[in-house]
Amino acid sequence: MNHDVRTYKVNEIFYSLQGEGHHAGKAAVFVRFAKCNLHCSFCDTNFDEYTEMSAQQIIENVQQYAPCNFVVITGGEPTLQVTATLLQLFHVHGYYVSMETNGTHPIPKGVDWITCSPKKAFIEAGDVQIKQANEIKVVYDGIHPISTFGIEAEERYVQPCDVGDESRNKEILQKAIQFVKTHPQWKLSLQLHKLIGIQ
Ligand SMILES: C[S@@+](CC[C@H](N)C(=O)[O-])C[C@H]1O[C@@H](n2cnc3c(N)ncnc32)[C@H](O)[C@@H]1O
Ligand SMILES: Nc1nc2[nH]cc(C(=O)O)c2c(=O)[nH]1
Ligand code: SF4
Ligand SMILES: [Mg+2]
Repeated sequence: MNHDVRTYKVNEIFYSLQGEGHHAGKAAVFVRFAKCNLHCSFCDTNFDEYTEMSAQQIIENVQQYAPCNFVVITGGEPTLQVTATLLQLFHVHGYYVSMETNGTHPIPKGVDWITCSPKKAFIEAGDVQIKQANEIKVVYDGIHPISTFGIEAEERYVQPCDVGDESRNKEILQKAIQFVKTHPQWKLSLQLHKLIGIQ
């Protein structure tokens, strides 16, 4: 029995395919935590609503999607809430845990794959907390220069920003393709889930 008595503000738990970055195309159970410390103008996620859930309730909800053992912890900003205790519970039940984070807070012990998507506004304030990730995924608006913000990562992705306008998105995509062609150590990350119409 799990002895983590705290509750977590969970926005949604859903079963889909990872649409972005290194694990794109992989079946994944997403656990989206509410709240965020940033307010990116382009954010494509409404993370305000939530249900208070215990660690045990989270794991039982995730287990309904067995045999998938790949969990993507996201948000909002998950590092505001996720604890090593919760991550340990995932591991005890055989899960591989990937985390999507904006890099502004330390990553709790136990994340198997860290995807850091740094945000210019916050980094400029010099508040970035993490120095290393497995992959860095920079959202590109076609205007601001693309940078790793000093974060070390095995893999670098540029992800075209979805600005909600088809023709602008097409322009941004072309610029992202051009960037990858001139910076071949970067790869292109598309939001596959939006292209194929899944959550
Ligand atoms: C909703 S965020 C949640 C996790 C964390 N707060 C972060 O920003 O990495 C998940 C991913 O979606 C990306 N994202 C958010 N809005 C986007 C948009 N309009 N177009 C492309 N990527 C977007 C983020 O950069 C991040 O990589
Ligand atoms: N399919 C799918 N893949 C994703 N990869 C990162 C997501 C996120 O919102 O963190 C996400 C998402 O919202 N849906
Ligand atoms: S940090 Fe992530 S969740 Fe927060 S507003 Fe920016 S993109 Fe959205
Ligand atoms: Mg998303």
